[in-house]
Amino acid sequence: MIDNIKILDTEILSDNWYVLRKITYEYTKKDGTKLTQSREAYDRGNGATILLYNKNQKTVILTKQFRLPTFVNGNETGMLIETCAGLLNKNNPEDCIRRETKEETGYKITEVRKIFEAYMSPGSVTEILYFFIAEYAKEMKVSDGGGVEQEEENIEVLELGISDAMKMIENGDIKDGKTIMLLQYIKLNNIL
Ligand SMILES: Nc1nc2c(ncn2[C@@H]2O[C@H](COP(=O)(O)OP(=O)(O)O[C@H]3O[C@H](CO)[C@@H](O)[C@H](O)[C@@H]3O)[C@@H](O)[C@H]2O)c(=O)[nH]1
Ligand SMILES: [Mg+2]
Repeated sequence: MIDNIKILDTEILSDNWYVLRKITYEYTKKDGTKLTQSREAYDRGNGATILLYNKNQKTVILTKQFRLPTFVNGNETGMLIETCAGLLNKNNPEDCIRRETKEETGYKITEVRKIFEAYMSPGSVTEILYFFIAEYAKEMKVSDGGGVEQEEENIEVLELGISDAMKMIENGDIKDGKTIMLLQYIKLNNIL
């Protein structure tokens, strides 16, 4: 039972697509003194992401799409190379990632392995992200992928050699946190 944090007030600053709250809380320090703080927290739910890999070919499947927040912060084209990912929308992480993999990459995978979970931006975003890996093969390709039409996702599917993908981290062509974490996991554990 956590008794050193007491929520005093929650104010909704924005409730448009996702929710931005300003939360005021009382924090009791180890020496017993109390501190009142306010922090904003952006709640867009939780998510899951996956790196698809093929051992024989030594390749991985990545996606490329326009990410507006990067465009307004120095990413000239706004295009970002990422592992397939999606929001849970009340699904459990495993079901979510199977569904997203089919929608975004066109691969119908069966076995997935959860490797870890991580808060990706803990100072401001509530989200926890569940990380998976899975093997893929040509026979599992059932559609073009590209994302859901109604959501206008326009996702390009990339198949890259693992050594090329690793070089792209070094030269800045891959600049997405979850993608770097998954590629490094695959290398560190000698999976590819
Ligand atoms: N209209 C509108 N649509 C939005 C808005 N924000 C997001 N969307 C749409 O909501 C859909 C969400 O698609 P998902 O595939 O479920 O999520 P994601 O954006 O890929 O998010 C994944 O990657 C993120 C970045 O790493 C992760 O943060 C997240 O957890 C998840 O794994 C996309 O079509 C996106 O354009 C918005 O403010 N307005
Ligand atoms: Mg997505």
